[in-house]
Amino acid sequence: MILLIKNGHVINPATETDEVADILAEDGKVVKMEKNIKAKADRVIDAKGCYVMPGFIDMHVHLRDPGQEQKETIETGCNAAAHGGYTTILAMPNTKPVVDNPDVVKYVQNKAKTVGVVNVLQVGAITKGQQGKELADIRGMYEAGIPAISEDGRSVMNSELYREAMEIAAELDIPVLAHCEDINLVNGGVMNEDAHSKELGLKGITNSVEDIIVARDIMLSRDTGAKLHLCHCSTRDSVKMVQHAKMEKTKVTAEVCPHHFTLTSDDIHKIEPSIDQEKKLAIDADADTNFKMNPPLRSREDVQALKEGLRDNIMDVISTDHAPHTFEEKNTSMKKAPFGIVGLETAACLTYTELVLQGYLTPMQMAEKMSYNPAKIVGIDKGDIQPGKIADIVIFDPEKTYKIDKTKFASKGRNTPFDGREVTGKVMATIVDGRVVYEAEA
Ligand SMILES: NC(=O)N[C@@H](CC(=O)O)C(=O)O
Ligand SMILES: [Zn+2]
Ligand SMILES: [Zn+2]
Repeated sequence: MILLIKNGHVINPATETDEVADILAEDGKVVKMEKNIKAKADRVIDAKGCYVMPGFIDMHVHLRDPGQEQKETIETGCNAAAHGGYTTILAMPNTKPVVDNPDVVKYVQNKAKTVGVVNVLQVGAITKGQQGKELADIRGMYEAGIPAISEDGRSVMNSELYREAMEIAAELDIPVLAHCEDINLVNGGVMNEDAHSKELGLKGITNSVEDIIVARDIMLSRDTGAKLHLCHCSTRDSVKMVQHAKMEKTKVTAEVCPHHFTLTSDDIHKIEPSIDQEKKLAIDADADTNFKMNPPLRSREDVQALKEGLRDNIMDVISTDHAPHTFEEKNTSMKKAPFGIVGLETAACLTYTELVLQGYLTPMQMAEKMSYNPAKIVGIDKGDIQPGKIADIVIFDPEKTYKIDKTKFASKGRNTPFDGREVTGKVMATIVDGRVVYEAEA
């Protein structure tokens, strides 16, 4: 299979390429990148006016398989990834059962291979069943191919046990993807603790719920030498602590999710209880549960700090924390609904609209944070398009303006706060191993 991408504006951080060029891919690899390539190809794509970037790599996805296929399957999740411009995704282990042994790792790997759309790297849990009591078979899962360990969904509250896991991660040279949340301090909170939570009569989640564990994890990374990657950072103090830790040469990296740099808790509005006529369901809702995620939407000051942290390269990665849930689960109340929103199909346009067009990021930084940096952190030979490298590529049109339409999602999850939002920037094609796995309608 020979693929020729013509006239695209290539943005490749690894080589600092920022120019119009053609790309020729053969048998899954890039073989040539230069102007005016004349070659016979099975497939020619005209990318005029589009950015051609290394395929996006999402360090934070919930595929829900095994056990919760009503929310998402490996197939629908991988298709959602392809729609979003992603060529590789890391799947979090908080499934049912939890991915805490090599057999479950292999189950996901095999299924993803059968689906054959994007690369799926299954992350291993830190403790058995994510119970926080005893360590999972980290070495066994490493042999099976996990790129990282994570207890995402909760924090390992026992610092000594966590330290042991970090020592193993340091020895295996794999990063620890840290969900930072002091479980006791959350105390049933469902949204940011502020004037809005008071007005809605809902229990709040303070910034310190995150900050305390971010501080602890940085200290433990320093003590053990483990690579620490902070998931879904939401507070201004997280940014400050990451900055400080980097100055001290601690091996810490950090990610921010689009919802945390796009929305604030001001966007959570009171809604009156009603009946869904179509589904004949009572909605006892107090606010739109599509605005409920963990960590919660924070204040304007926090959002500003996250944007500046991304701009100043303190924050390394933009990940989605794609967390699909069913309509029935979300069609409840802020108290009852599960935390989480889908993100794979809205991340690129939100990043472009909110950060690139607003002057926080250059297109080069967008490619760094959505592809090149994740590849470096995970330690995979991806996120780089140049001769000899795997042809994982995204073609992104920075001119297209449209409204996000959740009914068009490939994901089973429709739980997004961004439905109907006007955005600029559209994924036009996603290429994995030189194969076109997604193409937008013209
Ligand atoms: N982020 C969320 O709100 N939810 C995630 C768990 C997590 O990422 O912590 C989920 O699995 O649903
Ligand atoms: Zn988490
Ligand atoms: Zn998550």
